Amino acid sequence: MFHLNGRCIYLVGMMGSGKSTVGKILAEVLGYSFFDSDNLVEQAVGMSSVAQIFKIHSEAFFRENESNVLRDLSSMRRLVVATGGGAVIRPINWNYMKKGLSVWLDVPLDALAKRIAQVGTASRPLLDQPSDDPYTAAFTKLSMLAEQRVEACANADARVS
Ligand SMILES: Nc1ncnc2c1ncn2[C@@H]1O[C@H](COP(=O)(O)OP(=O)(O)O)[C@@H](O)[C@H]1O
Ligand SMILES: O=C(O)C1=C[C@@H](OP(=O)(O)O)[C@@H](O)[C@H](O)C1
Repeated sequence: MFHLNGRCIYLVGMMGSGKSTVGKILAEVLGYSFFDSDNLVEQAVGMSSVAQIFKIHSEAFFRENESNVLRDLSSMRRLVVATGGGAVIRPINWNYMKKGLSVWLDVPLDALAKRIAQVGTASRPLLDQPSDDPYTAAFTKLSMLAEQRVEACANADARVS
């Protein structure tokens, strides 16, 4: 029997894997608070979207602020945190997430691409490129990102396939 003892749960995984959707439901079931780290970065930086942060500042600037958010959350308890898809690429972020329980939502690329094509890429700058075939564009980019990140995602304490 696994006892959470109030430790934070961090959901990791590619864009579109369901971290925010599942995170909200999980928080409600557990009676935990829910945080989306992207939203906290937007608040910390005082900008309305991740896309704007990437555009006005840079991805590196976003990543630095993302790590600061995860650092601050790591001192709290009884939270479910939907991390951004790229949080797994920085070792410092794992130092913070290791204080809690990390769960990898491992979703097939085909499903991810279908979901992203359905919701659009305006809120995801790394996928936001004009295309006549949004599914294929998303699938191609997600495949590349997944190749770079699958090893990092496997650091998670648990994997939900
Ligand atoms: N288990 C699921 N089955 C089908 N669609 C899902 C599932 N989880 C999330 N989605 C849909 O996929 C899209 C991305 O979900 P989201 O929670 O924003 O992912 P993430 O936060 O990992 O980027 C949303 O349109 C959401 O409704
Ligand atoms: O995969 C990534 O590098 C990113 C994923 C995004 O979060 P979601 O996974 O919620 O889309 C957001 O943090 C940013 O656009 C970068």
